[in-house]
Amino acid sequence: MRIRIGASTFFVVSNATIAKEIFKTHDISFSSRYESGPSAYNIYRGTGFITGPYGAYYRFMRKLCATELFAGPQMDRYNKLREQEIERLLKSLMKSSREGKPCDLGLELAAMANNLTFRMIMNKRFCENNGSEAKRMRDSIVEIMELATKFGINELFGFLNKIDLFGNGKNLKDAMWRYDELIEEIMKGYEENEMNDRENEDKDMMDILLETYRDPDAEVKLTRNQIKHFLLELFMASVDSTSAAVQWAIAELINHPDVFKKLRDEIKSIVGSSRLVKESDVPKLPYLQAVVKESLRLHPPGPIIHRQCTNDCKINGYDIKAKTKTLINIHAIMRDPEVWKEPNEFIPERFVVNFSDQMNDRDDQMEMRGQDFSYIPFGGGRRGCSGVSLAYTVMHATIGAFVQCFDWKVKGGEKVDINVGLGFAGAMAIPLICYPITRFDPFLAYLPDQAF
Ligand code: HEM
Repeated sequence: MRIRIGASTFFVVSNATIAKEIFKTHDISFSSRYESGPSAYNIYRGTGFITGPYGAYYRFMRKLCATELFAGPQMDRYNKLREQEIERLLKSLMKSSREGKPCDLGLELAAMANNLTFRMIMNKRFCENNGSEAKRMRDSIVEIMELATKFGINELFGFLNKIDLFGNGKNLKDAMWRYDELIEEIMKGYEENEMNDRENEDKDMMDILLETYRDPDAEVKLTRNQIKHFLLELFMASVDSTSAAVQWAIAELINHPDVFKKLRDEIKSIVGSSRLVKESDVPKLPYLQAVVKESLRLHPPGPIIHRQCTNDCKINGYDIKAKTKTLINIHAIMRDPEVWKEPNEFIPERFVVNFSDQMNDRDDQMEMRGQDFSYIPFGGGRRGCSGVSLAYTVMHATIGAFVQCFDWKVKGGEKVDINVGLGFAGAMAIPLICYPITRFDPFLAYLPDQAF
């Protein structure tokens, strides 16, 4: 399907067969993105990694992310950080529980995900100032994202896009300069303390970025703006998506008490009643994995993927010209009634291997979905999400702990309203405000009569 918005024409993909052509058959032709949204007011315009074209700079940074942040040894290295941040979050929720106060789950989860991203990149800085810079970073990025969503269609694509009539462009630029000031201060702190000269094991991502920036023989010469833009994009890609994904899962669990109970029983049978569920328990918790998968199917943060075709090609018999902007509607693909039985229902069982009532008489749904591109919450091809293993790890550990430790009561009602709001991350329209009621406190010495 083609749609026109303002002066731009978009090629819109809403089924798995065509998604496969984009992500597999023509992967290389669709491996670029275009700068979407109010890019005219982006002070780092043209230096994007996530929003950038598929070229030498992109490939260099993707490799750096893979080796320094997401590879198996790095994931292991950051295990302690993840445990600490989840424990910090649980303690905050237990405090709300003791005081009988409601909590804004989205804010709590975003703070956790933000700390995690900050610590994976700049852990030394986090430890030195007790997380206060991470908080400033979050505030700055929230401000930028809120301002970026204020633009109307006409300001982005229509006749107003050159004249900033409502001042949205100026406000966005000012907010970006405030981010620039903060990140520059952090980078200077690293440079002044020469932290980056320490032994290899102590290096964090910021050390490596600055080292590459200074190295005249580096494979790719990084600029300061590229580093700043890269970090901004990484925070934007990781924090709100993870927070939204966990919130949606908890919302569905609250609305489906039978699923909630089944999951809690599974955790109890595998983990017991004396300790908190851990990342290493997850392979033995198939129902937890199924709950996470099903929630991502129904509520993918980032429901529309943006790509740009770099050369003329033929897709499903249609000629697609080079530079065509392409939108892949993964929300529609993962609810396609041709593929999914009861597509709008929350049924984690569909992801449990050997589930007797297999959909569409196919015995190998789990495998097939990877092949036929009907299950793509993290996109696909060479530009699929780099943080997928981290995202799954954090989701499993957080949702497992939430179900193990708390009962949840929704403020002002029995059920959670599951409408989608505005914004980049497919977040909930109405913030998830709820009362956590502690059922199991892993920070107390074990008491045999604890309810869990
Ligand atoms: C549940 C959480 C998350 C979801 C659902 C999600 C989903 C996505 C999607 C749909 C894309 C676009 C993929 C495409 O174009 O095919 C993407 C890109 C990306 N995501 Fe995630 N993401 C999540 C968490 C994270 C985290 C935690 C990180 C990093 C810490 C991350 C880093 C990235 C990056 C760097 C890209 C751009 C990849 C590239 O252009 O090569 N994401 N993500």
